[in-house]
Amino acid sequence: MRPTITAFKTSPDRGRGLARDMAVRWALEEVGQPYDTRLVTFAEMKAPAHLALQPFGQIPTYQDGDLVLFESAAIVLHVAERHPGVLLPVEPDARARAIAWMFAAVATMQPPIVELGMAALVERDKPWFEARQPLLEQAARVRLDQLSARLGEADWLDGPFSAGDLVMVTVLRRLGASGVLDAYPTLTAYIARAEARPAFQRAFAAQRAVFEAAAG
Ligand SMILES: N[C@@H](CCC(=O)N[C@@H](CSCc1ccc([N+](=O)[O-])cc1)C(=O)NCC(=O)O)C(=O)O
Repeated sequence: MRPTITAFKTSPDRGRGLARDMAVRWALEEVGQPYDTRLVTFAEMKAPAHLALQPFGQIPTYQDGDLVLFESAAIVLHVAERHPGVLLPVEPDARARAIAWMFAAVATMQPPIVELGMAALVERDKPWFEARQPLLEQAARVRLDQLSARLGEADWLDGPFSAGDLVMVTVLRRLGASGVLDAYPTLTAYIARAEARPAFQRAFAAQRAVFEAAAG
């Protein structure tokens, strides 16, 4: 039985792999788990059938038999646990550290990055936009400085590539169009290393194919 994920029928990211189904697709590709995708419209996400799967009316979800999961990083963790030693080390301490980096990605790095991106998307016409933007950028730069310093010359955050790197890179990629990462060659190279992975490439192509099919 192949798991089924949900993704945008027409993604606002226009095939750039920024929506969070990308993390799930990538994890499934890294462990070699084929999957099916159910595409949903914005309206369908808010309908009872989808809310039963994802109480916040969002994508992605993951279904495998009777198991229904939401929250992309939790799905990545589940996929990693189902395939020991691929996205999470088997050694308990190393595994715990890799999971800590997953939390750091969603709880420490993602908030200022999403805040910056969302403001640019929905607050541009607000009187406070110009004054607030530098504050939001600075909040993101504090974390980017710290992450860049910690990564240093290493390929990945803690030993081999892990689910921590996968989630972290999907968070950092949200900065793509902002230009903020231009000042962070260490992080830019880190993202490029991850994007060069065949599993990333397959996942990216799969979500992009949805956009291209919808674009006609
Ligand atoms: N914490 C949840 C958050 C899920 C989430 O934000 N889902 C978004 C899509 S990924 C977030 C996203 C959206 C758009 C872009 N983009 O670049 O256009 C990037 C990322 C969604 O369903 N939004 C519809 C809604 O809330 O009604 C998770 O990680 O699974």
